[in-house]
Amino acid sequence: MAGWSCLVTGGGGFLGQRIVHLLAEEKELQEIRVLDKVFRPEVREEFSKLQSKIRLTLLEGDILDEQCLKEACQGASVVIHTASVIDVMNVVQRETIMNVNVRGTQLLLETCVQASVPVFIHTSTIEVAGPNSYREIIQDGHEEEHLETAWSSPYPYSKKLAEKAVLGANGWALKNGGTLYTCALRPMYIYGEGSPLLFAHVDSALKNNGILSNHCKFSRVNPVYVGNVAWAHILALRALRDPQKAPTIQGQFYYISDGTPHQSYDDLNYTLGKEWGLCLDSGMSLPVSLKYWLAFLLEIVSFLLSPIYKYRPPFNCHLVTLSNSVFTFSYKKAQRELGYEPLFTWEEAKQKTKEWVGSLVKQHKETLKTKTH
Ligand SMILES: NC(=O)c1ccc[n+]([C@@H]2O[C@H](COP(=O)([O-])OP(=O)(O)OC[C@H]3O[C@@H](n4cnc5c(N)ncnc54)[C@H](O)[C@@H]3O)[C@@H](O)[C@H]2O)c1
Repeated sequence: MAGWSCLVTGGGGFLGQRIVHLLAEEKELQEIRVLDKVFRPEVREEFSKLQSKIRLTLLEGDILDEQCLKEACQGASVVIHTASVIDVMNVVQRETIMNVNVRGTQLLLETCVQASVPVFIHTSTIEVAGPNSYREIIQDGHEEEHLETAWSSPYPYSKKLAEKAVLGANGWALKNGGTLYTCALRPMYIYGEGSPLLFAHVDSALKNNGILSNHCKFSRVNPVYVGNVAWAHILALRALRDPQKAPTIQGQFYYISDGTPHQSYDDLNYTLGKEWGLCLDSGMSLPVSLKYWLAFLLEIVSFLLSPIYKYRPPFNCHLVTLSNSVFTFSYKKAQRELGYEPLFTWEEAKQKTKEWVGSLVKQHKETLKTKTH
């Protein structure tokens, strides 16, 4: 294959960075362009190390800025679209989430047509499939079930619309007469070094005498390690660029999980933190049904107050469902069609993530020490 180039949107983020690192190893890749709204100094430093290996261009800009997208897509052979606003707590305004996640994806697809970029890989999420009710049990779910979230909460709703836009764009005619081919990956909850969600859990535990919250006790999920999700993206792009494999993959979506044991979110946090003295809250937790109705009441109060006061409940029905459902998925279709096999075993993923959690705990202790001196 002749020299090619790849644009990674959201490439400064948790998953995006890992994709960029793996891309740097790809054969005949001439340039990686990384588009992100902001690059933190440590991310810039990390990328500067890669620059001796490959031409890496950092583009700081907004996915909603059409001029910026045009510049980013010009001459690219592949787009990997990971940029997104992730928000399950309803902290970010609905309009912002819809704009970035849906409008941003549509703009990017349109720009690909204008710039004649033939391959588009979209990072979707398990949340486009549900869970819709904590009473419903989905174990080892698969693509043929065609599950779809019924929530109107901005994150799952926007990701559902974005994925539909991407898969609907498969087969679009490009300006140069070629064809656009797309596919979407639906990772489970992603853990690993640098995870913003895991950071938030550990950080709040450290501020609470090392006690991890137990809000997700009744969940049973199969989280996936970040290195494996990044690897699935590389395999998807290789497959879509391979004329023999591409016809099977075009317009398809794939669940991405790995060998991480099925467990609750709480147990995962505990496994990753216990070595550093973090422990699970042993206090009573309300039955899920009661929590759900409480969340429902709080949402009504928030709605009634909305004309005069912006009240954000500490939890909502969607969050209670998400964090207390049995919702696991198999990666067999990705294995069959993309040749996906996890790069990292559970033991390796656990070890690497534990070490990172340990570094957060150490940092916290040092900060406390300097404060008391
Ligand atoms: N973290 C998870 O558990 C998880 C699970 C399933 C799917 N995903 C999906 O994976 C993708 C990456 O998520 P992540 O966990 O790396 O999160 P992240 O927040 O670390 O990465 C998202 C990146 O998108 C960038 N971004 C946001 N708005 C932008 C804008 N307007 N213009 C340009 N860039 C913008 C952010 O700056 C960030 O670097 C997302 O699409 C997310 O929906 C994440």
